[in-house]
Amino acid sequence: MEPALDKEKFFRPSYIASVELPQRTGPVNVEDIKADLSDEFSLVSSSSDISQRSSLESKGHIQVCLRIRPFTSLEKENESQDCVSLEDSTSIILKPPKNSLSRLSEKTAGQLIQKFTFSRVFGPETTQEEFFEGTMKQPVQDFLEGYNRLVFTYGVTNAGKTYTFQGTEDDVGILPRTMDMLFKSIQGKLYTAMDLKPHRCRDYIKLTKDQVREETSIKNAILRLTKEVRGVIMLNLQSYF
Ligand SMILES: Nc1ncnc2c1ncn2[C@@H]1O[C@H](COP(=O)(O)OP(=O)(O)OP(=O)(O)O)[C@@H](O)[C@H]1O
Repeated sequence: MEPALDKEKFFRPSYIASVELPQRTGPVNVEDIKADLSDEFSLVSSSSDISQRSSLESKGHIQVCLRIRPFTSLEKENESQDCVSLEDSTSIILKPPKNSLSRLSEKTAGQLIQKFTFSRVFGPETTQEEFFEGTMKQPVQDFLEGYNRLVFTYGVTNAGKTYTFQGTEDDVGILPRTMDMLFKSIQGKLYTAMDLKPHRCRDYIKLTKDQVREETSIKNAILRLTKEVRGVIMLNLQSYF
């Protein structure tokens, strides 16, 4: 049986390798850099023909989602104030706390009200499942099709990063849900023969029968050696008592 490596399907695009660096002709101002980068990114998308299958391509290379957590019981007891209000599914309004308003002029207080826009905003009532469906499911699907995806949480202490990533035993977060999706997707597709060997960092080679025998005897020799070494350590430990 041939190894199930379909190079085209499992192509992971390398953005760095595929972009030709432009020659620098003189001083560059920030606006030029912005223009250059957007040019390069559109060049990468069209040259690697990945646009139609990737969720991120249609929405931009980076997605920033905001999750607003509910107040904890302690915060409720302390009558914490709600300073964030959801405007729609992509934006929020941030207001200064009420007790700070008395110290501010009307004009300054007005200036402190700010609007922020994200790829998507998830309100305090969002369940772990809804959050996973709305943020992670597509990137995990993309990963299974051979694309690299990076996901991280960012926020001040107590913002809810651990809850979102790890979750609780009763209501798990995006990491266990991702693992579950990955393992379910490989069920029944495992290659059980022991004749593949990692080669360089992300390739592998199929061994001939002789090579399989050679590998097995090397592994057995290493196993014997570790057992002997463990025996020596045990003896040394015993000699201290
Ligand atoms: N979506 C949520 N629903 C209910 N409770 C939440 C939610 N998000 C966070 N919490 C609760 O808020 C508190 C702070 O969350 P968490 O510990 O995840 O914050 P954190 O950002 O990881 O903090 P730190 O950076 O200090 O580790 C915890 O008590 C957690 O259970």
